[in-house]
Amino acid sequence: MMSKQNTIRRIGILTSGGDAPGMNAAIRAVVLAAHQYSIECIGFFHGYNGLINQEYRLLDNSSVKDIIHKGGTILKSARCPEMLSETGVKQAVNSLIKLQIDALIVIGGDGSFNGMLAIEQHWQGQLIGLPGTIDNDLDGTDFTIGFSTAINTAIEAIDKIRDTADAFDRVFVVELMGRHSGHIAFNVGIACGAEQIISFENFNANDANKKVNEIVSDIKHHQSQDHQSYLIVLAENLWPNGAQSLSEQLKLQYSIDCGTCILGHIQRGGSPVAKDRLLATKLGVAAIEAVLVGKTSIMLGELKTEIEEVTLNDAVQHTKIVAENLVVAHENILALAAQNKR
Ligand SMILES: Nc1ncnc2c1ncn2[C@@H]1O[C@H](COP(=O)(O)OP(=O)(O)O)[C@@H](O)[C@H]1O
Ligand SMILES: O=P(O)(O)OC[C@H]1O[C@](O)(COP(=O)(O)O)[C@@H](O)[C@@H]1O
Repeated sequence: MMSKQNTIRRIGILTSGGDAPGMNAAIRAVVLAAHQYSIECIGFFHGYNGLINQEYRLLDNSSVKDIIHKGGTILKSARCPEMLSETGVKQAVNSLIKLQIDALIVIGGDGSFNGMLAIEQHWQGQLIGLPGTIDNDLDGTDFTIGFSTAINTAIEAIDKIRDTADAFDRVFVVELMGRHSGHIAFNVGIACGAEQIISFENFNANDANKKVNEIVSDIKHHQSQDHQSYLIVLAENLWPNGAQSLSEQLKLQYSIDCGTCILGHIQRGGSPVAKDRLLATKLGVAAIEAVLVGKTSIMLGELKTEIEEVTLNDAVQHTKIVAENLVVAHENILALAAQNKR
């Protein structure tokens, strides 16, 4: 493909949807790589809102100094309902045309990529997506930017909960983020040695009563053997009425001393771990390279250490599912633990 190096003068960049640690590292890489090729970089603020309202600033090398280690995003993020209407999309496109943007780079999740697909209907410029979400639910990349930091944060927190749970031989229900998929719940649950992981992959809300009975008998058995703590890791947006409701049921109906911790947005913050900084940097540089060779309507990801591209259509149509071997590993560990108690 012919190089577009001489025709790309200005690119836009924005972060959209739930912020994720490493978004700043990606912005930095895009800006630094763009400047290598004398491409101007415009940063839009607050996700697609900044595009619609033309709230932006020119990003030069000094704007991205000392941000690689910072959580959040210097461009801010947002959910922008206006993009769900054609009027909103056309306003976004008008801004791109008015500001003479040749390519737009969006760092976000599948919703944000749907935003790019809507823009694609009305705009001739190039569109490149980078996977930025703590949920890790995008196909086409082994990991999304932010996931590794989020699970480390959750693991650190749960290890602390384990200490106090141990001290009281207490049961804890810990609710983790990931509103549609259990990448966080499964990875964190296994890494923390949780006695139960309740997630989209192994639980259906219609079976809640059956599950409670199963948990109660397991807790009773567990505690009669060695009087220990018992951690239930629960994916958000799954149990009927949430973690508090499960905890209350165990307390009120079965007299089980049970605490609740909804870890919440702590999982989205903090300095990105090395893995997220490196992934974000590689993808940011690759985004500029993709723009220079005329690529469009793709998401860039990393699969088995290689940078790969998938179409935005594919990225939004296929949700990455939790690796089956993780689910099986957890089941096997539970089975072994049960055998050892006999
Ligand atoms: N179907 C859609 N069409 C156009 N824009 C969309 C669509 N879905 C989401 N978006 C835009 O992307 C933003 C972020 O999407 P959201 O699903 O909240 O987060 P994420 O990108 O992390 O999945 C939305 O607030 C909206 O501005
Ligand atoms: O902060 P908000 O808007 O309540 O969003 C919470 C949601 O955002 C996330 O942290 C990240 O989701 P997205 O990256 O898909 O936006 C989810 O895990 C969580 O359910």
